Amino acid sequence: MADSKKIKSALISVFDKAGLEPIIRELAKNQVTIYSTGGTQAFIEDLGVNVVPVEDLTSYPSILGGRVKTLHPKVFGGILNRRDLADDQQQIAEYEIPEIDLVIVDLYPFEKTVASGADQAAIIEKIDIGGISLIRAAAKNYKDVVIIPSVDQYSEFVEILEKQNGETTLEQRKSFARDAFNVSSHYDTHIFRYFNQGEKELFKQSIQDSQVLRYGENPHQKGIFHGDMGAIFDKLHGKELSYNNLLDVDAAVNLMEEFKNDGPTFAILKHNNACGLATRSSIREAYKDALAGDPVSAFGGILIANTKIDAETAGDINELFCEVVIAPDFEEAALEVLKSKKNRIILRQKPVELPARQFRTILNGVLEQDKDFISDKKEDFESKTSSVPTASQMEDLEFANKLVKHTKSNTIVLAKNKQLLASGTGQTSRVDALVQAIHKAKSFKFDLQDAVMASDAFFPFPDCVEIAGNEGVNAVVQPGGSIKDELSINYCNENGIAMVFTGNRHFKH
Ligand SMILES: NC(=O)c1ncn([C@@H]2O[C@H](COP(=O)(O)O)[C@@H](O)[C@H]2O)c1NC=O
Repeated sequence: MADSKKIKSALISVFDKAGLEPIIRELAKNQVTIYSTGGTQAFIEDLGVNVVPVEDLTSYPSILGGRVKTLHPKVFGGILNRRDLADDQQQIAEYEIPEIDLVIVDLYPFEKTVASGADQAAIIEKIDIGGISLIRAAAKNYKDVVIIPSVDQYSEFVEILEKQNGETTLEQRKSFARDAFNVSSHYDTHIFRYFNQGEKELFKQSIQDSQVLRYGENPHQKGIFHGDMGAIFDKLHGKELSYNNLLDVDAAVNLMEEFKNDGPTFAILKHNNACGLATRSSIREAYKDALAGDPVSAFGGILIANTKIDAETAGDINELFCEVVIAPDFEEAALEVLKSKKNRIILRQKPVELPARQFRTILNGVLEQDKDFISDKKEDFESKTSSVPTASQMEDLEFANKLVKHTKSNTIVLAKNKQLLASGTGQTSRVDALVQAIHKAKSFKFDLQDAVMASDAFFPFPDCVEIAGNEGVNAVVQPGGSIKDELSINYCNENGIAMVFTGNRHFKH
């Protein structure tokens, strides 16, 4: 190949020595001169392969506890000289700088050290200086030099060495250089984030895992998920998650987080909103009553439970066509039943915390905010009417208010006996949301007498309490805060409806 180059010399300096042996063996087979740093040198010597200590090149020992070992013109001159530039060649001859054709580096594990909870001094020592400089230098000079910037490139590189007798093409060297700048930019992003601790409002994220999806929201849109699903779920069965599945899974997991300390709770979601939700004494009952909320919308839905799914519940679920089933665990027999549908996606959710910040693109930038962490408790509800909710109404108000927070605005949730009767979702007016909810509840033959109503934001006028009161709703939870709150309160007082304020608006757009 015209642009192939034979590797004649290499500098190897790796923190983690695992996986290095096959490369060393290939390089030895090709009579490559190997330069190396302390620990790596010892590892190579133990393999019985000749290695030149980098100190022989630099005529300096490793100093300052290893902070300076490869940072030397003889090393960087050997990497950065342009093989086709006469001036560079004249200078490296003058200063007796040997050429270095290959650099293999594995950086100090900065991210892992931070995650381990190590103290600041230990973390600072894990900021690699020499290694990152070697990576940048070799990647910059990819026309002449091969850079292997992490263990992730080892197997590809060994294959090239074997197949191409120790030669690499320009295209291969450029591809490794791209990987190198990915490694170095990811590394520096994490160092920045450690130093910044959110003080400077800069958007700097680096996510290494990504998954190309079948398509985006629609088949003509390309879709990619940047993240690591494996950190949150064990995927036990089923087809690839789609873009829309992922949005629903996100909505489902965040909704169920709200019920993690409650009794057995089951939710069914469609288009990011719950169409069924119930808390019962068993997960099977919870599933049945969640499904009863809207058995029509449940078709093709995303199902989530807050407790282990047993075989009987799985048998019931199996009668429904659903895309995804999520639970903290499944009985073996339940899995067997659920796996009977080839495409059904089964996710076992791991007990890990989700990130505290949310991002979304808008216009030519990114919006960032804290997650809505406020989970209103019934003990904190402020009663605003002469009639106060009964104990069971309080339970229902808390239940409905948890759901309202996870439903698209404007929304109204109607609930009774810890079961979602119906909601109005994503409406441009609150009255529309209520009318939609009433219509839906009635269409599934729910009796709204003694139901409760939750609203994600205040009522600007008393119209909602009037309409709901006429249907039999007799307890209401809302944030409050309208200049016309009194009108809604007065209506409730005149009609024996209990109303409580949370003080917290829960818009979700
Ligand atoms: N300071 C330097 O000149 C330097 N040169 C290479 N390193 C790092 O030293 C590590 C390898 O050290 P050893 O071969 O001694 O185990 C690698 O992670 C490499 O990225 C250095 N250490 C940190 O900056």
